[in-house]
Amino acid sequence: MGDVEGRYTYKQLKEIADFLKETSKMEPKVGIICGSGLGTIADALVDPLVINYSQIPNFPRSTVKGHSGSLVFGCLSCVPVVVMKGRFHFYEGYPMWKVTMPCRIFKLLGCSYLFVSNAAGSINPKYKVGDIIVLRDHIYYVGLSGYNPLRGPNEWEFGPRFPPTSNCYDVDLRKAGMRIAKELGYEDRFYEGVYAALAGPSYESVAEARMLLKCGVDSVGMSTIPEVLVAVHCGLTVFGISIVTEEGNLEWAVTKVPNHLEVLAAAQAMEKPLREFVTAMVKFMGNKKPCRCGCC
Ligand SMILES: O=P(O)(O)O[C@@H]1C[C@H](O)[C@@H](CO)O1
Ligand SMILES: Nc1nc2[nH]cnc2c(=O)[nH]1
Repeated sequence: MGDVEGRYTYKQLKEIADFLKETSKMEPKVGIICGSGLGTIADALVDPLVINYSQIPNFPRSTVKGHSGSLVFGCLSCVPVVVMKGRFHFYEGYPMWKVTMPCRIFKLLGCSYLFVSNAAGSINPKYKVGDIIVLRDHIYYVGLSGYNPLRGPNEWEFGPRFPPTSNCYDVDLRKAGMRIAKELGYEDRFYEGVYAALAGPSYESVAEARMLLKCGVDSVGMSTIPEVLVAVHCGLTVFGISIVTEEGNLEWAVTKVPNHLEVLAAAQAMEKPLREFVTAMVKFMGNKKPCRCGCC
């Protein structure tokens, strides 16, 4: 599969993290990955420091419109964060270890949390453009066909050989997310659901969309799950959302098909609610005790 050779060593990842620590002089608590068109999340940061991917030794480059290609360090609700404006996708030609390396960098920078977002198509007909799905679980079709980012020799510095994935999306954070959405007055557009990742770059066919619906999928995209698996492997606590930017085609007699410019426009239209929501969630993460036993 050619997806294991040339992987970053622990030493190389540490060098990248050390460079970022030295440049930013910050120890972020939350790493945020912006989905397509969602990079404006970084505009909410206080005292932002922008580091372009091209300035970072050994860092991949963004190639997709709507993913500008920089890390932004700063504070949100007085919590130090690092925002990744521009994720890497498998369909760009990157191997999974490159797609997911930023999560290991987040860990080495000192983050406890990963907040991951994506632009997605809805599969569940209940969900409309502008709805936000808090991820409860996922189906990783790309991984089921062998492209798991953890394939290859295990990196014991980061985590175990066989990590469980029954609780990838932290239950306390999911509950907090739904509560915060309500407090902000957005309860009519927030739901919990299951995200599926296909390899892309082609959007799903009608038959594939119908299969996904039968499998219990609510939203579909081309990212996120590999990052989540690597984050869970190295002990980050994960919160994820899909922003519905397209409504899935479940009937063959359709005239409207997905297109990336529409995805970006729909994502941009969500700027205000998303910014408010991310700010409140990060505040919650900043105040949360690092405890997962249910006592707090
Ligand atoms: O990076 P995300 O998953 O948010 O972007 C989605 C998947 C493709 O990159 C693109 C298709 O329009 O949007
Ligand atoms: N697979 C897929 N990815 C998306 N990303 C944004 N919208 C979509 C979509 O409709 N389908």
